[in-house]
Amino acid sequence: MPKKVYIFDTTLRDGEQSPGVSLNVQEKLEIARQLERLGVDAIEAGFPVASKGDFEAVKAIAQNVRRPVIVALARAVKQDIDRAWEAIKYAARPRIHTFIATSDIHMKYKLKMEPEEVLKRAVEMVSYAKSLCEDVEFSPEDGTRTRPEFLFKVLEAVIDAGATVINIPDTVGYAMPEEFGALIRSIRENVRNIDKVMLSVHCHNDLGLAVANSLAAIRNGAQQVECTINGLGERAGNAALEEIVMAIKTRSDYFNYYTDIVTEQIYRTSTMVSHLTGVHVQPNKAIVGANAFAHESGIHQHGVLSNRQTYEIMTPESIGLKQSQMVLGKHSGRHAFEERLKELGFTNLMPEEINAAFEKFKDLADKKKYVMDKDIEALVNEKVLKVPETYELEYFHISSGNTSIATSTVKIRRDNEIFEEAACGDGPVDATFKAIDRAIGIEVTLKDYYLRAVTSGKDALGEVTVKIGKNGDVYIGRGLSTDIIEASAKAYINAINKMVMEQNSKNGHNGEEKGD
Ligand SMILES: CC(=O)SCCNC(=O)CCNC(=O)[C@H](O)C(C)(C)COP(=O)(O)OP(=O)(O)OC[C@H]1O[C@@H](n2cnc3c(N)ncnc32)[C@H](O)[C@@H]1OP(=O)(O)O
Ligand SMILES: CC(C)C(=O)C(=O)O
Ligand SMILES: [Mg+2]
Repeated sequence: MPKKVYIFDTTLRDGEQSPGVSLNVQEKLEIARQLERLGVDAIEAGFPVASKGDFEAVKAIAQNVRRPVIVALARAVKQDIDRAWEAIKYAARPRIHTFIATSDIHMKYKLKMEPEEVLKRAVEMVSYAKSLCEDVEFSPEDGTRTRPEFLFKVLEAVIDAGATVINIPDTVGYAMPEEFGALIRSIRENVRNIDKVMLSVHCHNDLGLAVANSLAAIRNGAQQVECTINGLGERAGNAALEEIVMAIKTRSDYFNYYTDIVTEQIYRTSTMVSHLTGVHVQPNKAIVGANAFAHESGIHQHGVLSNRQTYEIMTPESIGLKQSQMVLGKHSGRHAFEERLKELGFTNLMPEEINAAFEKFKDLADKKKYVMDKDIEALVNEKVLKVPETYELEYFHISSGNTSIATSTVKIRRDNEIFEEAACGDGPVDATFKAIDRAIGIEVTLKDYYLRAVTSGKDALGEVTVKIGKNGDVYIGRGLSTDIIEASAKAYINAINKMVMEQNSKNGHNGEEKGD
């Protein structure tokens, strides 16, 4: 039978110890309500002696969030414990969590106490907390750097004094997974009455091992893990709740454990915590990062389109995301591109049209980080509504500035002929249009010019629409590029090509403008 792992969330206590994070009462209450929806077993709501605000937040959570155990932290100091109890006594299931450091370095330099004094204080304060609250958790701070014999002695004594939960912190993220697993096993084997209490772990991520250490501990007898949303916490943070939970769920074949977490609430909780704390989630963060369910490369996209399990070991729906994302970029392939065309409603394109659009897409993706749906629509529409390219822009160069006259040089191809001209103008667009007029040997009137960004961002595609007039007729041209001068030149030449096409069909010949 799979065994339950209890999830103790300390986002509102250790998570709030992240530099720069400070949550007010309302924000803490909002997160606590979401943690309840997420299904955590315990919420460490704060450190009531730390400030009046934290006291009020813990009290409000104790009064309003009824299902999980509500925990308040206290040093092994009577005043801290009184304050903690004062805040959580309203809870349906209150717990006092008291701690004191047991490693030689912490006892000597920080507490300035002898080990025997620390032992005595731990016992006294657990007894005192027990006199107020039935459920008392004790943590030997810096447990992983504590001499094992002393650790066992302290743990036995606090269990005798009434502790109900023994939590082993890897306070400075020093442990290695096998080593930490062995420590938990040795506690199970050497501490009298350890089986009468819940054994918990609390891992920090200084070496990036908080989740690995927590999982190793579970496999060696830990029943509760302390963790935070998005891995928030002191320094490099704590073990990330979402990673532990999804590892246990995804690899149930390996762990044979389960949690009561409603995993579909993970994403919502992560975004709420990120929003309220102001700590952004890195895009490549496991489970909740923006890229965790996004595929950009063609080989992966092809695999996922055929069967999601080729590249997805868990479903986006399982963490509350609607669907995985196919990001179209320079590594994407034809399968994903064609699929996106279908989604965008381009269901009846000819193979040549798809090919042409795919080539354009690859060119664009070389210039642009993300190719948006609107970019694709614009590319396809440009191709589908294509006119014969009598004249093609080969090259352009502009020189422009706020203190100099804009000049533009263009090179234009018509079949095997190349026409190159330069012109000055009132700004780079005007100079470029004049240079094109000269190169093609045509005179048209620019009637309208319109520029818009097709997509957002600094590297957005610019779409230029121009109207040119000749002999009372008007021709509209469009051009697209991440460079607005290039988009302008393309739009202008596109309009000229339409004019040439119409004149040719009127005259019934293959008319040539240049040199006519
Ligand atoms: C590993 C962890 O995450 S532990 C939790 C860390 N979180 C925090 O510290 C956040 C909240 N802390 C605070 O608001 C303050 O530090 C307070 C209110 C707890 C104490 O503030 P101050 O009285 O100004 O003391 P200060 O923080 O400067 O120093 C800590 C004192 O507590 C003592 N102390 C530290 N841990 C413990 C402990 N577990 N049990 C008993 N005493 C302790 C230190 O030896 C030091 O004592 P001293 O003042 O006699 O030298
Ligand atoms: C208070 C304790 C459990 C702690 O946060 C730590 O040791 O990291
Ligand atoms: Mg901690």
